[in-house]
Amino acid sequence: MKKHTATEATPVARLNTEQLKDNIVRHLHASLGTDVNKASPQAWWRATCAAINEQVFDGLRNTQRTHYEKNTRALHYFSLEYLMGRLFSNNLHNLGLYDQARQALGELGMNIADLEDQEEDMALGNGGLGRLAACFIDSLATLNYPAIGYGIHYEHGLFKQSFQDGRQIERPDSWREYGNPWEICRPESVQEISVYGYVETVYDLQGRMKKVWHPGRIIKGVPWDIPVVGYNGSSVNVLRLWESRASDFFNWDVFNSGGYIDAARENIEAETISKVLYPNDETDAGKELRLIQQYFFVSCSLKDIIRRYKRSHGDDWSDFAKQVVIQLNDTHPAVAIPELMRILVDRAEMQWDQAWNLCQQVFAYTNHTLLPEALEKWPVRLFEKVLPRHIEIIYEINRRFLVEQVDVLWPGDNQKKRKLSIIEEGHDPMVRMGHLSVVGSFRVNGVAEIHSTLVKSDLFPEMVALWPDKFTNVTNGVTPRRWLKACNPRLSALLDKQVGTNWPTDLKQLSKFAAFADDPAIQDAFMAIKQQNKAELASVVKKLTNIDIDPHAIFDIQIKRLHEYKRQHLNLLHILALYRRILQEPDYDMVPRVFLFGAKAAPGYKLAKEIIYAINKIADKINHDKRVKNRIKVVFMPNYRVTLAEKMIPAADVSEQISTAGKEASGTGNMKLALNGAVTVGTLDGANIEIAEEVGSDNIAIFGLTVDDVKALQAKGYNSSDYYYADPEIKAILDWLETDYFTPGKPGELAAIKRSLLEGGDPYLVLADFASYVKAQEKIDLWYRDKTLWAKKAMLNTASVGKFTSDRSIEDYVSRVWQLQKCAVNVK
Ligand SMILES: NC(=O)[C@H]1O[C@H](CO)[C@@H](O)[C@H](O)[C@H]1O
Repeated sequence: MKKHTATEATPVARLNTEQLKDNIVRHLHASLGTDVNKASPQAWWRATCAAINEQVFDGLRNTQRTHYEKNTRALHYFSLEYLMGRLFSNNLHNLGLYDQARQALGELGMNIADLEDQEEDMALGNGGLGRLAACFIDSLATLNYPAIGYGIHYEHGLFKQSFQDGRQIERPDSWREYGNPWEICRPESVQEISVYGYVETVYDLQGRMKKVWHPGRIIKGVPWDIPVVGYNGSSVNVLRLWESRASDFFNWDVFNSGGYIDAARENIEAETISKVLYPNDETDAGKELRLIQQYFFVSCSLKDIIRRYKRSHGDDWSDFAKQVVIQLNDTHPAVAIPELMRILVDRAEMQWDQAWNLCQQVFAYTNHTLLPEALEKWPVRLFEKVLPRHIEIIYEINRRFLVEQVDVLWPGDNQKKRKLSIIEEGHDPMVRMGHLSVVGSFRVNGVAEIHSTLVKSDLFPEMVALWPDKFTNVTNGVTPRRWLKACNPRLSALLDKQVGTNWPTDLKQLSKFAAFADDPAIQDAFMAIKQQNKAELASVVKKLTNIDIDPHAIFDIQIKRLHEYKRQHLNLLHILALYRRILQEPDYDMVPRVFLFGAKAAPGYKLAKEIIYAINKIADKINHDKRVKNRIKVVFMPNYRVTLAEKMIPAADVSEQISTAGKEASGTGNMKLALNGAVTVGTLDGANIEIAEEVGSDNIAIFGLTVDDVKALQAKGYNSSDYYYADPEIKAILDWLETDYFTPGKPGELAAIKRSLLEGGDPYLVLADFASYVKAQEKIDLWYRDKTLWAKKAMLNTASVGKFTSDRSIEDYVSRVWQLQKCAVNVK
């Protein structure tokens, strides 16, 4: 019997198909009270989830017991977003039960794909930042690191998107309307948090000053645990999400005095906190409810961590920083810093210096953007209203920072103080959450090499001067379990054959696939898989949009949130240029190409919604224009989300990563698409630079201004009209947008884009990069004509991006930030 090493988990006995069949039928009967011959697909799905959960809960129990027995140091990931997608197939793959389940269900007359479609996406995030959190907790469990993800149990996730006459329509996302089989309520760990009220200064018998916060409202935090199943039967960690409720459900006194509405009001207001995810990506909401959301989940989470710590340490805080490390996923949870100070100083009566020292050993902060509008700042007056004690603590943190740090390095330099102060002075003073996060953390990282460099050089240069070792980089990654193994089974099977089966947990193994890049048989197998995936996507496109697309055309995909800096409108201008060339030269020679878009715009982001409208209107015109002869098709997939990404990414030939250099901190879609054999058209921005380093300049089409070029052009003074007047193609296509060609009878309906690029000054340099973008696309067209050349490039992308597994990111965080020990789970 093979003896298992300390870091290697004792493998869990895998169920076989027969046992799984029995368990599913047993749950149909016992958990759902129905029968095989009348059960709905929804019932089959829930019964199968229940059967899977037996394994999941075993792992959870063993993991939690092992961590408790070994008193492990653990990572606590604080994130306002977790873009999880569906868990059914993910949990089956990670438990190594997918094939058994497909077999078992097949023998019971059910198609596993139909059951997968019963599940709503758990879309508790906006985009990259939320999805990164989901990939990270998958890797933490797979690598056997003790970790807990903390967040909010939103009743409504990111809105559902549909199109009406080409315009985005938002509808609420009631993802758990009929209950979510992957969550467990933990009433035994309910927490209560305070908001509003006032602070009283009192003196104790020894004359020591104490601060007493008299809250205006108490909110209850109810935790829901979602088990996070590691791959290969390793750890099962927890994602703990907090739901808000009124502390005491019903105020009978108010009710009996006839104030029914008032009695219920408390409850309704309390529930609004975890009601809905703010749908803004990269913009600071600045709303009171958003601040309360941030405080609610960090306060519940800190109290939960301290409750667990005290179980084995009582009031001895000396091991707290050894046991606990907290990663702040952007500034959204930064209020955790003054909250821990409040708990240590006001509740545990710790001396300020000791408490501050502890804080700075516990918190680490990840920055995800340089966009000024995304850097959170809260009005001091809002803090005074919602968190009166915390603003006092922030003032004290700031006072000591300016005196003990800033004034030491820059004595008497008030300008430096104004720039570095956590408080931004002015008629409406603001709390700079980025500054607070840096001052209160022992480590600060960006999410790609170029981004981390810009965080140091452009965002926090003085902070770097104060704490040079505090700043580091951890390039993002994606979990290969969801983004290759589960979403692209055909390619996974080929890779298993060519490079062995360890690549899901050792993605660097993919580099062995490069050896086959010139092998005609493997090239054919690889491209045949791509073709099958494209045919499959074509039927999804037909079902969702009723547009027919040819799987033999180039599938050119741009999937990400709609934002000007991601430049979906640059992609659209290229499409217009091609369309115009075809109209001018009916025999214009190009490889047929299908341009596929997937993107949600924040409901309040007007220009983003105009870009969606323009893409849809232009798509409609081109797709129905016989003169195009199917050389171009444009498709905007509605309701882009994780599950749709899993269907689109395996079918991609071309990956559009065309942001203005210096704006996309990293990107992660770029990694997923390259991993699935797409060739990137991209700028030297974010992780595109590292992808280019890994795949080699022959296997990527880089174009456009670099970060330094952008800075130089802006310093010199960028005038977009120069490009408009200098390039007749640009002029023609922009002028086209002012006509009613794409919006018959409604001239100028699409002019908002032209206005933003001319009068609006084209802040993201779309026109400056247009010509080189078109060149890069011509290169793609040329490459694709040579099937063996293309197959080689596509295969080398898959083979060369092993670096971008989130397992590598996690190991980087462990060595540069968290100092965690792997903990093999003992199975009992
Ligand atoms: N809001 C985001 O998605 C941000 O975080 C992601 C994860 O770090 C980054 O990849 C992305 O470039 C950035 O804009």
